[in-house]
Amino acid sequence: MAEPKVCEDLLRERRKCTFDVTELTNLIDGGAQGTEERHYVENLVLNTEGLSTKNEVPEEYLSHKERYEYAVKKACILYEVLKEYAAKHNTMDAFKPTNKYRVTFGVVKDISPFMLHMGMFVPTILNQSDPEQMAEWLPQAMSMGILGTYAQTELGHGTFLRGLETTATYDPATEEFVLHTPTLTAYKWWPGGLAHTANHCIVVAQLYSKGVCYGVHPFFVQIRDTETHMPLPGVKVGEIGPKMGFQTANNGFLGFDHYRIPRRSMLMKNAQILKDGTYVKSKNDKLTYGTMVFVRVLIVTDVAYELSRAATIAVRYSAVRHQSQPKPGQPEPQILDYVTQQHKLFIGVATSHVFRVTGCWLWDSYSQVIADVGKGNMDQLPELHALACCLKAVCSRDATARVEEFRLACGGHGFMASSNLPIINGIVAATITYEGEYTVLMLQTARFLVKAWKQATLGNAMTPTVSYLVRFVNNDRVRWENRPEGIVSGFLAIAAGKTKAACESLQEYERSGMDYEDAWNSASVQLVNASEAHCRAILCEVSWRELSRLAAQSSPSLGKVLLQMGELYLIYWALEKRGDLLLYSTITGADIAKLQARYEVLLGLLRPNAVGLVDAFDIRDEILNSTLGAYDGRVYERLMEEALKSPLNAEPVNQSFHKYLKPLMMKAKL
Ligand SMILES: CCCCCCCCCCCCCCCCCCCCCCCC(=O)SCCNC(=O)CCNC(=O)[C@H](O)C(C)(C)COP(=O)(O)OP(=O)(O)OC[C@H]1O[C@@H](n2cnc3c(N)ncnc32)[C@H](O)[C@@H]1OP(=O)(O)O
Ligand SMILES: Cc1cc2nc3c(=O)[nH]c(=O)nc-3n(C[C@H](O)[C@H](O)[C@H](O)COP(=O)(O)OP(=O)(O)OC[C@H]3O[C@@H](n4cnc5c(N)ncnc54)[C@H](O)[C@@H]3O)c2cc1C
Repeated sequence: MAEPKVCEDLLRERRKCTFDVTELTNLIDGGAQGTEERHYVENLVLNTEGLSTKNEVPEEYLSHKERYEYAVKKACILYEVLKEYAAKHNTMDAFKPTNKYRVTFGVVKDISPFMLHMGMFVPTILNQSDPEQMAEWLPQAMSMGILGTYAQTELGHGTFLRGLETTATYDPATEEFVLHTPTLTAYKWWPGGLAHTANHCIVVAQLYSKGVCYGVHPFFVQIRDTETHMPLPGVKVGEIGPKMGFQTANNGFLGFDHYRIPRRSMLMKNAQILKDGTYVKSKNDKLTYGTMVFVRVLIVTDVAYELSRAATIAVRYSAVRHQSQPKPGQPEPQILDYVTQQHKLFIGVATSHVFRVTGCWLWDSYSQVIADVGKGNMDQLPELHALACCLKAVCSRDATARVEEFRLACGGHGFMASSNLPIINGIVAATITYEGEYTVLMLQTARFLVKAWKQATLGNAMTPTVSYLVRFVNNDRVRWENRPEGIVSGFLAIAAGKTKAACESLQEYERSGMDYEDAWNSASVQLVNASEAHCRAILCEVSWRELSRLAAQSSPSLGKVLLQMGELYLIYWALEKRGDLLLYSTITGADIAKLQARYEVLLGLLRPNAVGLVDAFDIRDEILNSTLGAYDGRVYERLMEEALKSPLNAEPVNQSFHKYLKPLMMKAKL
């Protein structure tokens, strides 16, 4: 059968595009070879028997239990296919922030029950086990001979890791640890895949030896029999129930009743317990938190990808949707022609690029620091932690706001499950909370900023990402320049100004008699604001530098568009933060009016390329899963086709009519 035709609106939009869409796709994939590899993986996966979702009932109509079973079945077939491909590649390469493995969304719309296995169980083994442990566990984990997750959060404690209650008490007589859940609040709660998928997990517990508590440490723990999958004696495990999203992630709870595991189950790359119970300290106790830093780094490119999916849906829909009649007698225009609609959409497209390039820069910094840590040099760990915290926090929160804006831009149809925007919304919203909650992570960055400010005022040497503070110690109003570099300087001045203000408040509260912790709490709104400003300055500075670099390497037509997106991001935020700029730079009302005018010009310049820009994300229909965003733009046909799949439409009259509605109506007639 011939493929249905692409709708006229999208054909016209594609003809308007001023740059080579494939060139941008290649740039996003890190080169033409990256695109080729991704296409290869996508074809491999989506052409595999049992993986295509084409003729299946949409997941949303399945019961909670069926949906989980469906996701497990698909994840298993998918793994087999990806294994063959990944076997040819270096293990860590599989974890690089590329779009190759996002093909999973073409198989299960929501989160895979294996996400934590690949996302945290394997990385923790890789980063925290000693060579002998790695040789034993890694091959089993990579081949799915064992199925794992990362069990850290408890019912009563998620953020405050030092407050975790699960205990691992060393017994030198048997050379075992005794894992125990002393209270209801000590139950592990949340880990993905823990409920009915995993048979092993990394358990983070308070280590006790010779009556001394040495704080939280990771342990490799078997929780289910590998043959029968029954929970092992002493283990209580189950599912936590339906959530706002993440329906197929299989989040679980876990408790231990004096459950014994061998001494060598403690991951011993950093700290160790010797046979007699002697504790050998890690070079840095925060290395235990290493997997979280790794995931926080990945989340930045992850949310950039989710934004690109939501953008593709909303922009294509806006090109197809016609509404209202601003000029009497004229046809209804595409909603994409409304400047307010462009304002909703284009910042989201630009933000996806900003987060992707900043995320890649962060990944490179992470790789560098971790290589140094491997050589025993921990000097850059605090800066990496501060950077990963604020970027994870701000990018996840901004991305969620942008996805919601994309949903609103699709009007009523954006509320349909078949648009896929609700599932994307759930996936992105979760990132604000998991792997460190927004405010908590912002306050971690604030700790670093407060120390950095002190160093700056003392005239001491500064680490790279905070060296800008020095420029503002004695002069906090920067001279305004109406160009991208000037905007970046403005954001650096805001960050320095807010850091200074927060530090002064902190000191003021202390001077008023408060102890440091209470003073910190009192100043914490300002401290979070300072972190946000610092992060925004980094996003502006790094993305403008990276997009300019990429523009210089691209064809002139694409280079121009990359710079337009970089500039749009800068101006959007300059306008959002105009009050701060008035405080911390010499910007005037007239400058702000010029910025507003330039913003409107940029929207106009990007308008002809809107569809080309989202086509360049190159997200196949099977991965997009959206009635509103498909490549051919057959929005109304797809909405009707999907509506007809509702089980309620299988019969003209539902039994509830006879059971309830008719009796109700009959009563009214009496
Ligand atoms: C072969 C086949 C293969 C085929 C397939 C291939 C496919 C491959 C696909 C691969 C895809 C990979 C995809 C990956 C995607 C991953 C998705 C994963 C999804 C995850 C889901 C969610 C998981 C979770 O949520 S896990 C739980 C997370 N929990 C948290 O984040 C808790 C947050 N709390 C904390 O981090 C801490 O408690 C904290 C930091 C708030 C406070 O800690 P603490 O109280 O101990 O410290 P403080 O006293 O406040 O500070 C002390 C001091 O330490 C510094 N510090 C703190 N943390 C760190 C750190 N991490 N690193 C360095 N330093 C740290 C802190 O700054 C302080 O320093 P000072 O100098 O004293 O100021
Ligand atoms: C979808 C999803 C998947 C997850 N997967 C996993 C997993 O696989 N493994 C795992 O171990 N965990 C997992 N988690 C748990 C997750 O990591 C925690 O929920 C997260 O770290 C937040 O901790 P919390 O729930 O204790 O929040 P809380 O810390 O209780 O936060 C509640 C509120 O208190 C505020 N607050 C807390 N402490 C402070 C402070 N010091 N200063 C100021 N404000 C504060 C927060 O800002 C927030 O507003 C998952 C969570 C979700 C939602």
